[in-house]
Amino acid sequence: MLKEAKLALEDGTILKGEGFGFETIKTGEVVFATGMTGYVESLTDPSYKGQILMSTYPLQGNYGISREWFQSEGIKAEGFIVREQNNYPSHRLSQENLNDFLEEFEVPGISGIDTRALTLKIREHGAMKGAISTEEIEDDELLKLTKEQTEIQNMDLVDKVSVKKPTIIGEDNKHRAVILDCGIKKNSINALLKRDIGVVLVPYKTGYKEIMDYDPEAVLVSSGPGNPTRVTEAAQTVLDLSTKLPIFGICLGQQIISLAFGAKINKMKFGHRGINQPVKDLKTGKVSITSQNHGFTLDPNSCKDIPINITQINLNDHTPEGLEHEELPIVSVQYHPEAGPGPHDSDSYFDRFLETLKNY
Ligand SMILES: NC(=O)CC[C@H](N)C(=O)O
Repeated sequence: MLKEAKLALEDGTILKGEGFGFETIKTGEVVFATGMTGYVESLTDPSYKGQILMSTYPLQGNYGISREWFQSEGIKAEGFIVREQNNYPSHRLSQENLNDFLEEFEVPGISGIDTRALTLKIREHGAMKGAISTEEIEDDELLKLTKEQTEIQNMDLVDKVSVKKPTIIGEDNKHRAVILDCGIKKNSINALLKRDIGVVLVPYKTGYKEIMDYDPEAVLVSSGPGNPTRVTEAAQTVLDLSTKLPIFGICLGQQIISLAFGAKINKMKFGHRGINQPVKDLKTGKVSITSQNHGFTLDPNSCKDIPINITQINLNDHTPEGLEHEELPIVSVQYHPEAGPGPHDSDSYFDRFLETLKNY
C-alpha cells in the first residue's frame, strides 16, 4: 500500500512523496549518488551511515536485491530517496524487492521525488541536513527534527560500524594483513582473500602493539563514514606503525593517513558519489574511471611541507585522489578500487598491496 511520506531539508523545503520500506522517521545528511546501478552495494556500504542517500538515476529496484551484493550485514544508509521504485524485479540472483529490503532493515524510503531538481538544489546549496518520515507527522515537527540533528562533521559514526572485537577471516591463507576497520566493505576483504591474504579485522581504536601481536605483513586502513578528524586514535596508530609495516588506505583510510602526517581535511560542498569519476595518475598520465563515495577531502596545500606526495587527482575538480609517502611504503587512494558498486579498472591497487607486502 502506498502511503504519504515527507522529506524535509534544513533550508525549510518539504517535499511530499510515497513512502516505502519501514514506517519510521530518520534524519541524516542528504547526499546524491549518480550511478545507474549499485543501490544494494551503496545502501549496505558502512560509509553511508548518517546519510540519506538519493539516486539521481530515476528508476531504482528494477533488478532486485541479492545478499551476494551486500557490502556489510545490512543497510547502513539512514534512508533512500528515489524518483521511481520498481517492486517487480527481474534478475537471476534477486531474492527480494526494494520495498521488503528496506522494511527488513527498518529503513524508510520515499519515492515520487523530483530527484533532478533536488540534486540541483544540493549542488547549489551543498549537502544538507534532512529527514524522511513515512509516518504521519506535521511539517513543522519534521523540520524541527531536521534542523536540530547534529551536523555530520560532529558525529562519531565510525564507532557505530567498526567491528567490536578482532575477527580473523582466512586463517589458512599464505599472507596476513590487519585491517583497521572503520567500516570495511566486503569487496575490499574479498580482494585481499583472492590474493591469498588472510585478514584480521580490528576495531578502529586498536593500538600499535596489539596490531603487531597479530604479526601482519601489512595494514589496510579501511573506508568508513563521517569526519576523519573524529578518529584521531586511528591516525596515531598509523603514525606508530608507519616505520614498521607497509600501510595502504582506502577513502577514509587515505584521509586518516594524511592526518597522521599532518595534512588538513576539508568538508566538500557536495562530495563525489558515483561510479564514473575520472582519476588521473600524475606519474603515468593514465586515467581510470573510479567508484567514489566521499564528502571530505584533504587540502593539497597542507601537503606541501609534509612527506606525503599527491600522486593522483580527480579530473572533474582536481582534488587529491591518491597519495604516496616520500620514503616509506605507504600508499592510499580516495576512490574505491574494490568497486562494489562500479568499475574494476583500479583492481590492480590490490596487486600492488600484495607486491609491497611480499617485498617488504
Ligand atoms: N567512503 C569513505 O570512506 C568515505 C570517507 C569519509 N567518510 C568521507 O565522506 O569523505
